[in-house]
Amino acid sequence: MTASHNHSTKISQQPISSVSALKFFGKKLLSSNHEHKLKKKASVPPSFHSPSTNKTESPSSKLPSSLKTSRRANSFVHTTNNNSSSSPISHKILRPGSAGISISRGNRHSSTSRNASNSKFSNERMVYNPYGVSTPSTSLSSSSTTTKKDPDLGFYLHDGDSNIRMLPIPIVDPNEYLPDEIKEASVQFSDNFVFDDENKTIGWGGSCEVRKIRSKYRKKDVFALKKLNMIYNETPEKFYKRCSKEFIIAKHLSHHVHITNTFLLVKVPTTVYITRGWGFIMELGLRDLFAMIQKSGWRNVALVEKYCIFKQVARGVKFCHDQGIAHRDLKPENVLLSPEGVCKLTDFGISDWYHTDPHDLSSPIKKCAGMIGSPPYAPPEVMYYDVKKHYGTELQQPYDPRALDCYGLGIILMTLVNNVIPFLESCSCDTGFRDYCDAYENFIRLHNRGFRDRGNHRPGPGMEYHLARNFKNGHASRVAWRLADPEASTRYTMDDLFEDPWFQGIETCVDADDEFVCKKPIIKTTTYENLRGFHITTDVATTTPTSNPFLKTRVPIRSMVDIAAHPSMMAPAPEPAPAAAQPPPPPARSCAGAEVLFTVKETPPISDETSAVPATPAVPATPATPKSTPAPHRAVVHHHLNITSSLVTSSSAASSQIQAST
Ligand SMILES: Nc1ncnc2c1ncn2[C@@H]1O[C@H](COP(=O)(O)OP(=O)(O)OP(=O)(O)O)[C@@H](O)[C@H]1O
Repeated sequence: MTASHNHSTKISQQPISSVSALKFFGKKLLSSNHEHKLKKKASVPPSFHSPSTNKTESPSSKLPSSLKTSRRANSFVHTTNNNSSSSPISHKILRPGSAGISISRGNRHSSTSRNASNSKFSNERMVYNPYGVSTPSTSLSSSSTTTKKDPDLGFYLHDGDSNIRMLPIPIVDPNEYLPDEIKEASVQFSDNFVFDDENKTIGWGGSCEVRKIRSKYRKKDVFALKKLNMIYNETPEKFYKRCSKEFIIAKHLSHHVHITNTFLLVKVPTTVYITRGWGFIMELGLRDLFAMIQKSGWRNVALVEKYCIFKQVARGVKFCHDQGIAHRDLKPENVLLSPEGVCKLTDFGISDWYHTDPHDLSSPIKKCAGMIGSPPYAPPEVMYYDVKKHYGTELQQPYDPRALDCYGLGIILMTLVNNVIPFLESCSCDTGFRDYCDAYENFIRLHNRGFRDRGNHRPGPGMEYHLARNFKNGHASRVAWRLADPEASTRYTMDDLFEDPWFQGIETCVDADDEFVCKKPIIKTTTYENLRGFHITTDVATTTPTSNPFLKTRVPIRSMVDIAAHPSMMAPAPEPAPAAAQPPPPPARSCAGAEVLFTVKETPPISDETSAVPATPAVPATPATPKSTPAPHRAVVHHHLNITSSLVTSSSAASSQIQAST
């Protein structure tokens, strides 16, 4: 993608292929200011994350009343300072940045204020560089050691054509970075999974590549491997912390029908197709919402169906917030559709706990500072941190990350209905955004003075407003505009949204209280290294009566004599009861509940040619794993996946773009 794509255009007058900045701008932002404080501290449990700029609720920043600029600036370098100045907000005419820089999908970075006090990386910059060029500041860090003086070996290890930086060996055991309760029995990808024969990339981001994989023991069980890559200037240590934090959050949320399930964090070996590193084993999504919107047939999708999708996404966001987590990068690319058409949030790469004490949901809200998210979906209070926009620092006020999510939801709703993003970025240099702000104020002044009042459910803007007319319903436009209120302090909260009568009335084809049942991967084998470097492969099921051997029974390291004598580790097993006398296994539980990573009882019999490990004894055949979305007696049936046309067949692999409305 080039910067030349990066212009706003009239929606209906431009061919989709020529425009679209939705994908282009739908990137995570990169923080790369010298003042930037990297605030990730990923490998520790939530309680160790320091509070961010722990301000109490402060008035959110006002939009400048004079929003006069020329063309927008196409910049993606953003300050992430923790400026918490309390100086009065000035209304100033802003100068657009100058340099147009194209970025790839993954130019990402979060910048939060949570590490203000304790990050040892506080002065480091984290910049994505698709070419993997090293910088002098890079430090050697293999495994969990960091030696600042030496060059990082990773900079000399590239992945052929793709120039992806490789982690130095040995790859660190993920369990070193995971809290006890989610430590894993098996951390080697190849112990239990194989790549799909097609070996195609089904999606990618700035720091990952997603591939279809299969269970080694039951080939029809497909999953996604999100292979994580180091980003530019990132030390291995930072990589491990960043990825383990994303995993911990994703895993914590993986028990809701509208969240993409993340099962395991594994070590991935180098193969012909992929470089070594870490990866997530995830529920496989069919495609993302962005790919759906790109299809020409999307325009013909009924509004009720679009609203259904919106409500599902909103439920996913509500669930995250209820768990004390803000997603912070909501956009259609981060909503996956399951094979049944259920919308599921994904990509928690810049998500964060938003309470000062993550374990105490009644503790104060932890505000953020800095540029995070993706420009079309990031609210003005976040865009103030974009260094290229040259906003006054007095505008850069700590903001509530939940309001960021609400704004993103509003823009997603507008995008679903209008088939395009409403504007490229919510800053004064974007004419589309300025028009929207003017329209917002006009509507309040002329039509609904109480529009921003809590509990006011009078209809929102109608046909005369460009970004409202396609809703064909003043109540729907109310919800979209209230969520995407440029003013953070009056913006709809998630509570407001769920109390809104129009929102409540949206019929969905998935019930919020649907039992969430997911097909978990079969984990049978674990290979680990003992202190002397031996690789010992063993059968997880025979050694782990519980879900996680680290919790109760550690897998014993066996002597070679013992292995020779009892290769299958079955010898000491207690005398089995007669099969007929055994009670049937308990029904498979969903992923909800107490973090049961591996339910041995769910392990089906090894069925076929792919078996590499002896079957677990005394495990009766289980019924076929239920589909992830039960859909019997549904009052409403939608066919979200049956969207005609095929401008794009794969999700983020697509390079075409959707234009922005102006
Ligand atoms: N479990 C999955 N199943 C199918 N496709 C997936 C899955 N996870 C991710 N993808 C695809 O890969 C894309 C990139 O994934 P993701 O957003 O998690 O990576 P990322 O590096 O965080 O991306 P970015 O930072 O650029 O937003 C998604 O937009 C989606 O299209």
